[in-house]
Amino acid sequence: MSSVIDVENVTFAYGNTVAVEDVTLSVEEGTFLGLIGPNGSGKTTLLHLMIGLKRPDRGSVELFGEPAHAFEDGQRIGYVAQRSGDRGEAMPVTVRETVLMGRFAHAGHGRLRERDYESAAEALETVGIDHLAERRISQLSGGQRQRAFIARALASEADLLALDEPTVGVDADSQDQFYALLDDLNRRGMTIILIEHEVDVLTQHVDTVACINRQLHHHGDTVSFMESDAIAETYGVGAGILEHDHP
Ligand SMILES: Nc1ncnc2c1ncn2[C@@H]1O[C@H](COP(=O)(O)OP(=O)(O)OP(=O)(O)O)[C@@H](O)[C@H]1O
Repeated sequence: MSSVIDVENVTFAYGNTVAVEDVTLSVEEGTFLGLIGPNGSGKTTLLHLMIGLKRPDRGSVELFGEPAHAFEDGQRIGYVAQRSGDRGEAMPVTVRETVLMGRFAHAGHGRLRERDYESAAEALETVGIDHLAERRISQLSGGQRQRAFIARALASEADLLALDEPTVGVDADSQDQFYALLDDLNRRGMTIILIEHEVDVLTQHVDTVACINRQLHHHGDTVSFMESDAIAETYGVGAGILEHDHP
C-alpha cells in the first residue's frame, strides 16, 4: 500500500507560537485518519500542512509523492474547511453549480460537457441530495451544505478528503448520516482525514488516530489508541507523559 501523505519532522510556528512541533507521520492510501487534540493544539495547522496549504518551517511534507506546498493537482484533494457549513449566505449559487465547479479541471478547454453534468448528478446522488440540486447553497441546512461540498469533491474525482470539524452545528441525526456517508466513501477506497473534537464519535468511524498537542502524542490504529493512555497524555490529565514532564 502506498503513502498518500508523508510528514517528516515538521515544525510550524505563527511568529513565536509554535503550533506544530517535530511531527512525523504517514497516511496510507485508504486510511480513515482521525486527528484529535485539545483546543488550539495544532490540528488545523497540521491538516493545512498535510494538504499543502501551509509550508513547514522545518521538515518536509510529501503529498502523492510531491512536495505538498508545490502540489498542483488540486482536484485530487477535497477540502472542507472548518465551519464552511456556515458560509452559505455568501454563496448565491445552486447546489448543482457548486458541484459542477468540481468538474472544471476535467472539462475540455473550460467547457462543461455531457459527462461533466452526469458526473455531478452522480455525485449528488451518492451524497443523497440530488433532490436539492436546484436549491441555492444558502437555502440548505449545515449538514446538507457539507454534503454539497463532499459532492463537489467526488465530482472532481478527489482521492483524498480532508475535513475540519465538518459537523459542528449539525444536529445529531444529520451527524450520524453524514458519518455513515464518510464510512461508505472510505469503504469504496477514499482516503479521509478528519478533525472531530468528539472523541467518542471519532473513534466509531476512523481506523487510525493521531493525537496531537503541538507534538504528536500517539499515532496508531483506533483499538490501540483506545487501549492507550493517549487521551490522558494529550489532554494533560491523569497519569502520563505530560504529568511526568511537568510534575
Ligand atoms: N493565523 C494565526 N496566527 C497566529 N496564531 C495562530 C493562527 N492560527 C492558529 N494560531 C495558533 O496556533 C495554535 C494552533 O492552532 P490550530 O488552529 O492549528 O489548533 P486547533 O487544534 O485546530 O484548534 P481548535 O480545536 O480550537 O480548532 C494555537 O495556539 C492558535 O492560537
